[in-house]
Amino acid sequence: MSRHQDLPVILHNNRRGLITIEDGVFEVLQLSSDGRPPKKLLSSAVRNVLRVKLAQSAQAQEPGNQRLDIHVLIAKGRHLRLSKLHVLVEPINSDEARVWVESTMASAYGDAKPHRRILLLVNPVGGKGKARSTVKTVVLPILEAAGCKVEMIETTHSRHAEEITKTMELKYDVIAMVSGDGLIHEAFNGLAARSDARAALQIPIAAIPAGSANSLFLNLYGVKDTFNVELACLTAIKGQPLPIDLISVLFLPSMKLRWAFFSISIGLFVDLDIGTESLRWMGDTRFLLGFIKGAIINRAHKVRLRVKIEEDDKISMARKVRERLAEVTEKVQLGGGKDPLGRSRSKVNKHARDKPRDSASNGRADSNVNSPEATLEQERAGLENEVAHFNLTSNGTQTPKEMPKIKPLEPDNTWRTIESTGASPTKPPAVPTPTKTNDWVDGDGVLYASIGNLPYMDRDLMMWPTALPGSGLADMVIQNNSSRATLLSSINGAEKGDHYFIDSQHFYKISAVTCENLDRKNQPIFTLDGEAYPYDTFHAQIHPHLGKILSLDNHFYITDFLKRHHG
Ligand SMILES: Nc1ncnc2c1ncn2[C@@H]1O[C@H](COP(=O)(O)OP(=O)(O)OP(=O)(O)O)[C@@H](O)[C@H]1O
Repeated sequence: MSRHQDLPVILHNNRRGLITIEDGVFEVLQLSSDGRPPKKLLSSAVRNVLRVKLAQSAQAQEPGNQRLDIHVLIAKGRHLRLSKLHVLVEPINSDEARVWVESTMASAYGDAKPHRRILLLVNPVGGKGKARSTVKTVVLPILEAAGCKVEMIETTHSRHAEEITKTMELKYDVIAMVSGDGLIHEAFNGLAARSDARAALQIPIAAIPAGSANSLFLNLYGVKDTFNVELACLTAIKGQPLPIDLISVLFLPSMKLRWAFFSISIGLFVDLDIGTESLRWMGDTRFLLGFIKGAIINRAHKVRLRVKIEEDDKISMARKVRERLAEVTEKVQLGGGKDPLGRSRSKVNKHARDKPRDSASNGRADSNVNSPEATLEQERAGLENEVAHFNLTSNGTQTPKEMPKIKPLEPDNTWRTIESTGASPTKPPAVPTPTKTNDWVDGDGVLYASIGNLPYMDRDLMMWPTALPGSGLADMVIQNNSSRATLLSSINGAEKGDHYFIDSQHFYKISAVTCENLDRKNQPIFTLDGEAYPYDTFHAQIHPHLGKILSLDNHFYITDFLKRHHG
């Protein structure tokens, strides 16, 4: 089938126009009567088309022109701007217009259902406290322009989002959160605590960044788009569900169960996050200040960890992930143009554009990714499917049919014990040579330990550079106590994951861990997804594909760290 669809229209200035869709690009052209080439009035990736709709008209009685409404997001720099256009369709073209509207919506939405029913939860106090105005000026106008049915609730207190998701009717296509990671954490906990948790967790969560770190959104679209609210809205409107691993955290002896969707931290990173709450006005810069303060205090943490390590050679971990990614990318032959907004075109598309048009056919684009006629979106979809299954583990990534039964873990002697008694750092500064071994030295103190299943913690820190979302394993980093100079120097390049190769940072791929707090008085809290919890003994386990989030690309952001070839 051809990808090409034209519709003759009359423009707002009464000039003749043509709306074309070709190779994933939607354009409005003004035609000239003197043989000059058409003038391009609007151009956008077809994925950014929110809605095309013929206005109701009593055409039988009133044989006039019919109005066609076009709502589209237009790329402006990194951002998308909502544009609403009205043109007229002459009666002679009205049958064609009806077919065109249908096929344009099909091209614009692919497998996604248009006019989604969205539960919109808004945290007015997250991040710099701008969620309310963002909703009014950006989020609602875009969602409404796409014809979504939105039910909005502003959270009034901590855990409000959890209460809502725990008791709501399962009637929504999407739960969208205008917040940081805190509300997302609450939503997963609310859904997972229900008696129908398995069904509830099928409703995908969409992040609309209005918090401080916005880690989930950052990990989907990268540093430059961390605060791209319009891109987030587009994701809520037509993103596809992407499975995400959840981590069960069972507290002992209370047997209370919580869930994390991306991180568990003990030690310095707790002080960094929770200790800087009063600096929310700074946005995510507060985390950097918190780290510097923590490095200067340099207090060793008292803890006993028992870790089920699946891989312990960090050099090999990095090599494997990179090689696997290179293999996947090569196979799909992306050919450039990796922009999530479709803001650039690939050479492969140029080839397709040069082919003669087939205006007789109006259907959806060909689905053959390897065909030279494949559109940019299709090429991306090809990569997406591969990367979505980009997985190096033997754990398997089957979506579970039932909720796992969470019981206390029983570590055996294959698990690694890491015990830190809190001795103050006595080591000389680490020699900056590439490490050959990642082995934990018994007797070393722990400054912090963080478990994560997505690479970025915040924009300044790619904490777990080799994390593979959806792989059924999490990455654990443990920093042993080192000199202040070593700690402070680890900030350099941390946004690119450069710290990964520092000797004093130990990285493991793990499937489970138990953690015993050896100093509850002085270490009262730890964090799950950046949210503070009383720091009791806990047992944590990774569960593949238990939750769902929305993503336009059907995979998480592929960082430069992963793209770098291993020498
Ligand atoms: N109306 C409210 N008043 C006080 N706290 C609230 C309210 N609504 C939600 N909260 C709490 O605000 C906290 C922070 O939320 P959120 O994650 O949205 O922002 P953030 O912490 O700045 O961002 P990030 O988690 O990305 O760093 C959460 O613990 C949430 O429970």
